[in-house]
Amino acid sequence: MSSATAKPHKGMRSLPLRVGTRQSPLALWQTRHFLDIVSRFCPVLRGAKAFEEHAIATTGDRVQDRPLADIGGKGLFAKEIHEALLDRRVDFAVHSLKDLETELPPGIVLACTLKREDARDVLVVPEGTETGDAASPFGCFPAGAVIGTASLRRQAQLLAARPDLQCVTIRGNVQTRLAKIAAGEVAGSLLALAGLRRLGLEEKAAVVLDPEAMVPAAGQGIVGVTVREEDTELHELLSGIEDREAAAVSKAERGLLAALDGSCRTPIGGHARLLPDGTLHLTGLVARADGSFLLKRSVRGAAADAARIGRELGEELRADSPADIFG
Ligand SMILES: NCc1[nH]cc(CCC(=O)O)c1CC(=O)O
Repeated sequence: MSSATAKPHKGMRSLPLRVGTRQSPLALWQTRHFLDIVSRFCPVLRGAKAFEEHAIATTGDRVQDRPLADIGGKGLFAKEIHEALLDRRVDFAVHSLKDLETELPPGIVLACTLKREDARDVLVVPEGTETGDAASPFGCFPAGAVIGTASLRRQAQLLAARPDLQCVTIRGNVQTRLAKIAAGEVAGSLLALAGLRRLGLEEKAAVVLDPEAMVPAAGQGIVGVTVREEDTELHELLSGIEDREAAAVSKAERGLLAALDGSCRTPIGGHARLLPDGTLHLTGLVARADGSFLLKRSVRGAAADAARIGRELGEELRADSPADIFG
């Protein structure tokens, strides 16, 4: 991207701009990656004094012993960051899009999405475990093996394929979870490839799962940046680094999620991609956490209609699911 296309920012507020982020190593990596992109785009924002990082502990970070669904509510990884934004303690905030609720608090908007890292989930197993291939990725586990995951979406899809397996909650940041797997606390776990890759830990992935067989979370692998709605200056600047493909696929996936309007206990998956001819392909999934019900459907349409395609598929899946799924 040429810096000549960046808007001049002579009259802009005083620096540093304060960026809100979670404290995990992955969140900090993503925040620095984003700041690197902005400063390359906007020459005024080069140099050590342009930004100030505000690492904020969120409810999702603090409560480590329970599945997120048991804490209740959505947006557990963003609440305190939204508050900092609305209180003007930070000017903008960097999120993993998949942890960002579809309906943001009044006054906060999603200003841009960055180019997607791989959206797929991977299987991680303790060293020495023989794994199968991508065609039967869970074939390596003996009957009754214990798999650690805190994600009902991953649990539901795993149990639908292998009802004999047991799922237990493992939480914590990526490194914590890898340590628990290495220690043999569980026979295996499922993680986002994006997180591993960003942390330089891709070699921990034993098998990369086909996104049609293990449908990823809406927004997985995409970094999103929020600002105050009234801050049109910053919003405009950030729009300049929007990745158009990420914007289209995230609109489809988040449209799907919004229309499904599941509770935090509803396993939901959404994965969109642009096909070589430019059309958008979206797969949506709704399931019961124990894997006893699983509905998956795919649609195609114009990328310009991404949000509508997502909403319509979400409404369709909802209409065709038993009522208890959304209870
Ligand atoms: N829920 C935690 C979380 N939020 C974002 C990522 C990975 C990075 C991404 O999806 O962009 C992860 C870790 C994981 O699910 O393995």
